[in-house]
Amino acid sequence: MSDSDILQVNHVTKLYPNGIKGLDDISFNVKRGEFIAVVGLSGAGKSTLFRSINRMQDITNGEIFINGTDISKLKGKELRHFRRKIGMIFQSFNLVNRLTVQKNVLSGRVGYYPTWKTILGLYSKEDKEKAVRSLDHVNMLKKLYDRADSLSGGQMQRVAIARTMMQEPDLVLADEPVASLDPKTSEGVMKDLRNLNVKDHDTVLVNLHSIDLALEFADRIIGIRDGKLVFDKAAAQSTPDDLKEIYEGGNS
Ligand SMILES: Nc1ncnc2c1ncn2[C@@H]1O[C@H](COP(=O)(O)OP(=O)(O)OP(=O)(O)O)[C@@H](O)[C@H]1O
Repeated sequence: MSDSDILQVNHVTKLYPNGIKGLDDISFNVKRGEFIAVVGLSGAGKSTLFRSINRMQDITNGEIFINGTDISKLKGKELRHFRRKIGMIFQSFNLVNRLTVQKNVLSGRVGYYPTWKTILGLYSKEDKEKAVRSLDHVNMLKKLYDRADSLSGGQMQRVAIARTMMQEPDLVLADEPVASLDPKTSEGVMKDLRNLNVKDHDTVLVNLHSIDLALEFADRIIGIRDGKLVFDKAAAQSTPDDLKEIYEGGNS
């Protein structure tokens, strides 16, 4: 692992209790600041990969290092500290509907406060200012005091991106962030995600169904089929034809 690597996935296998291999001896490294699209058919193992990287589930074999730390060894407080540095963005946005945009964005800081303070909404002035800046970044400042459930899908995802910025994450995992959005809105959300990477220098891994979006926005494309890594190339050197190998059977 070189100093510039933030993530190292080393011969990782995930065997589910029903005998299905969600991941099958998968290895790759990610450099700090990279924007990587992970693509593959439904059931290929993309979500399993993300759940393994953020320790939502344990792997069966192999190792995952983040910033040089073997994450399988983390427990209790160390695990909580690790999690607050992993930004998660979901297809379903995961905002709290009845709360304002401001409160949703501030909740990105919960890992940095004792629980009682977050329940009472006692966030620092610095964090409130940071929330304003984060919302400004994604062009959502005008909605600061609106309820989350009054927003469109694209606006909700922008707020989720602003919430992730609040975490000052080492690594952002975006799991199908545009799957429920129309093509035009998807482009806008992908631009905001890319900005997170360019302006904040965050490392971003994004699961995508759309090859076009992967080619347009990612630095590098990783393809998974049947839990195995079948493609790993710079986007600039990949063509739609190349990417067929991710979707068509092979002998592997
Ligand atoms: N909790 C589980 N128990 C058993 N099998 C599972 C579990 N989660 C996923 N799998 C299986 O592991 C394989 C990989 O699933 P995964 O959800 O990681 O794929 P995916 O590429 O994210 O698919 P999608 O694009 O549909 O979300 C699939 O065969 C799936 O059925």
